[in-house]
Amino acid sequence: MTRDSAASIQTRDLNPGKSSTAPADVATAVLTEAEYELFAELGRPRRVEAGQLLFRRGELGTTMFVIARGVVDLDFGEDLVGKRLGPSEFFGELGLLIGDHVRSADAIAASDGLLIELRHEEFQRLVDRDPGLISYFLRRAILRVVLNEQSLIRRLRRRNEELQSALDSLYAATHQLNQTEELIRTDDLTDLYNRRGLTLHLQQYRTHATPPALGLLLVDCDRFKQVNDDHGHLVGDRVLQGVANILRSIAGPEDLACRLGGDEFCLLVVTDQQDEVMRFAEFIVATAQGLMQMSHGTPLMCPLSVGACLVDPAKDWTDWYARADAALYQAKRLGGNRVHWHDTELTSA
Ligand SMILES: Nc1nc2c(ncn2[C@@H]2O[C@H](COP(=O)(O)OP(=O)(O)OP(=O)(O)O)[C@@H](O)[C@H]2O)c(=O)[nH]1
Repeated sequence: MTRDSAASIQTRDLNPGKSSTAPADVATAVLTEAEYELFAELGRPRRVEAGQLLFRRGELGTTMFVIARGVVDLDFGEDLVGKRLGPSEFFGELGLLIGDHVRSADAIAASDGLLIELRHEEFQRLVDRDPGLISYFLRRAILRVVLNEQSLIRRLRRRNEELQSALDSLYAATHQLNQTEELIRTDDLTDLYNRRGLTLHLQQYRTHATPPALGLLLVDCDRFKQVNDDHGHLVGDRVLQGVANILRSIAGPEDLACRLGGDEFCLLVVTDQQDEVMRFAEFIVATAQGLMQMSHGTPLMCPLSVGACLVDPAKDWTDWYARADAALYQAKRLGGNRVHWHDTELTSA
């Protein structure tokens, strides 16, 4: 044994209030007098300096330490609560009992001090020297490991519950956000896309490497003001909802039906065929006519005018709208209740 002999480690800082015969508290790492004396006698003294690393989490350990003087910090990592141990307390006991045990914490000297180091190979000597004492120490050490495990499991379970509830809040917030986004791009009265929805749809359209060819139908109610004036706003609202239903019923999954505002609607259809666009347009006008014939007294519908065209994917909405609006203007000028095709070639538009 070195200068730090058994005699010098007997001069440890005693734990106040601890009787030499009292059994140790299983929940703490404080040794009884008898245990301390046995470990001091068979272990090797080791001086440590403040800040010195004794072992790292994850390393294999084969030693147990008892603190004779000073303090040692155990850091279990992440957000687990660390421990500060003082005189007569032990740590790293599984290294002594099992040998090659993976350390669950970093152990760092928090002050200059003196430790007693006991290696796995010395375990048998300890047992031979005082089997009763070591058996009691073993029971305590195992109980302490179990208590630590249980407290860890409780903490992890609590953490898990917190994470689960954070996840639930996140799902709820995402759901709310989706609903809000839906509301922002939807027209209240008709549930069709509104202008904001159209803008978002066009932004999405522009992200395609090769945007598909589109037909545009601009749909406007004829003399709609008269419906409001003669039958009131609620009836007018029902008529606008009727127009929306016609557009919704013919729009495919890639198409977009939108209320631009007031009594003006549009339908964007994915096609490069004039015939197909015209079929959509004529169906809209004819369906409105059919609904008007079914109205008795209170109108279900009013006549509709449609301006139709194919659009140039390379140009913007303003250009597309101008073409369809010019056609719509002609439809209105000819008395409404009809479709007019924008007959200028796309290339010369
Ligand atoms: N009921 C109802 N009326 C609306 C709504 N939004 C706009 N309007 C009315 O729609 C009418 C549109 O009038 P105009 O733009 O003159 O259209 P119009 O009467 O159809 O005339 P033409 O298009 O030339 O045939 C206005 O009287 C608006 O007050 C709405 O949400 N509900």
